[in-house]
Amino acid sequence: MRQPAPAERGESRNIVLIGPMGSGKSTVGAALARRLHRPHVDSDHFFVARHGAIPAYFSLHGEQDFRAEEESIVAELLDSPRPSVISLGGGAVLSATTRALLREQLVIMLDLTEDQAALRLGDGSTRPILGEDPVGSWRRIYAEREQIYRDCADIVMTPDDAHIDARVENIVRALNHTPRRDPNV
Ligand SMILES: Nc1ncnc2c1ncn2[C@@H]1O[C@H](COP(=O)(O)OP(=O)(O)O)[C@@H](O)[C@H]1O
Ligand SMILES: O=C(O)C1=C[C@@H](OP(=O)(O)O)[C@@H](O)[C@H](O)C1
Ligand SMILES: [Mg+2]
Repeated sequence: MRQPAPAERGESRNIVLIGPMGSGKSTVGAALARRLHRPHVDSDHFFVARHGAIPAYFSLHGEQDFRAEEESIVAELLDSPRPSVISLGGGAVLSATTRALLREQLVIMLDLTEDQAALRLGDGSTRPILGEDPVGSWRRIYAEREQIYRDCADIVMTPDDAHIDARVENIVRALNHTPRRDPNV
């Protein structure tokens, strides 16, 4: 087994992945957790385990109820007993409560280009917020949220062509260049 990455040493905060839909929060998050020997949790997976599929929930209850439930799931997950890698849904940062909690975490924004989004989102059917025009909606939502992601992030991973494992190594390198937080502060 590989030794824990140096990024792991002395970092007791959760590593939280935020960013636009398709940026790899779920996929890269799982691989990063394996790399760092940390547990991985994904707020959308918790949501689905509790409430069933997200598109069906949106149809029945609407986005507002989804956001309220998402906010409470994220709070539970951030209160994890062990430092974990936590992948959030792309809209989780819309909650001011969540943004306040993120100040205590090590937050990484994963970014991607519109071309990458077009390739990765497919017909958009698993993400009800994208509606009938997935790429057009993605572009509009990206513009609305980009600054929020940047304001929440300790590290911004700019778009690149790295596939999942290479993206993980790029994140580990970025973590190694990020100062540990002084535990006395
Ligand atoms: N760095 C990457 N290179 C290639 N494909 C990727 C990369 N990151 C994610 N993907 C693919 O893009 C799709 C969306 O990724 P996902 O992890 O669900 O994103 P998010 O959770 O941010 O919406 C998945 O099919 C995933 O395999
Ligand atoms: O950006 C959003 O508003 C959403 C993103 C999705 O997660 P991913 O960002 O993991 O695709 C999921 O939470 C839901 O469909 C809403
Ligand atoms: Mg996801």
